[in-house]
Amino acid sequence: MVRIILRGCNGRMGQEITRLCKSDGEIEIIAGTDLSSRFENPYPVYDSFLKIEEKGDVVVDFSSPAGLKEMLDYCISTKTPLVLCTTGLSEEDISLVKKASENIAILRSANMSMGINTMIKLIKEAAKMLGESGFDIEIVEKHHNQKVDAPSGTALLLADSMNEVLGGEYDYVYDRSAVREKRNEKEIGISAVRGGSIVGDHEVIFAGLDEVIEIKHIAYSRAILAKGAISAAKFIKEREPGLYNMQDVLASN
Ligand SMILES: NC(=O)C1=CN([C@@H]2O[C@H](COP(=O)(O)OP(=O)(O)OC[C@H]3O[C@@H](n4cnc5c(N)ncnc54)[C@H](OP(=O)(O)O)[C@@H]3O)[C@@H](O)[C@H]2O)C=CC1
Ligand SMILES: O=C(O)C1=N[C@H](C(=O)O)C[C@H](O)C1
Repeated sequence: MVRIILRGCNGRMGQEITRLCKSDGEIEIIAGTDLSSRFENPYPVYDSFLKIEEKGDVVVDFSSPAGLKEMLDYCISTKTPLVLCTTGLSEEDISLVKKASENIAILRSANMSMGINTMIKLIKEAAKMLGESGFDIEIVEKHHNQKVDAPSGTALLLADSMNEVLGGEYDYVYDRSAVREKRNEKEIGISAVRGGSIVGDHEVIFAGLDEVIEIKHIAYSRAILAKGAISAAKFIKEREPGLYNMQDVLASN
């Protein structure tokens, strides 16, 4: 049994995880934290980590970058591994996470779905072949109108994974309206669309001379993301300190 503390338990993802955990005999939410109290939950909910009385096996976080340090301090002082799913982290936040992972196991991923994590392998392979052959790379992501960060963490994850196999030589261009020059061949354009209830679409476009390859993932529900987070919590429970990602979870199955 994995006993989790769920940060952001009253959000869209927090409630999806709460729903799925009810029918999973291997995982139990023992406490949640949230700024709002808009839902009744079968576990106590606190507005701060400082008030949590229970000791959990893993903290799962789907909330906001605000208060990240308080959560990391809690995880370090209680030696609790962390599954960090929140996106929109700053460079400074990411440094804090790396530092904390010297003391505890942290699994950080901007996308917990099996589909996106499989797509990462495909686009790395494609980028190696097509990037070197002069194909331009663009990413288009679409999300619901309540999302606060742009571009999505997943779009950045996709860009980083391709850039890694391309020797880290590519710059990211987010807003072409500010640029009055032709596109550079060593850039990845990233465009964000926001509207309605779109759960999350990510498309990588490899555009060459007279031919285009598009690799696209569409999330039709948040269940795919919640399931991945639950698998990640089970995976991270007994791990040594360090930084892990969803590729590690997939490789362990
Ligand atoms: N890695 C992945 O696969 C995925 C990541 N995400 C990311 O997870 C995050 C949450 O997404 P989503 O559930 O849609 O967002 P929501 O806004 O629906 O939920 C976030 C919840 O966290 C609460 N919250 C905000 N700050 C804190 C804090 N400091 N401590 C405790 N609770 C807090 C919010 O309260 P209030 O509303 O009162 O502010 C809200 O209830 C986003 O960063 C999103 O990008 C989302 C889906 C998948
Ligand atoms: O905020 C969301 O909803 C999502 N956020 C993640 C991201 O920023 O990539 C993952 C998913 O696409 C949904």
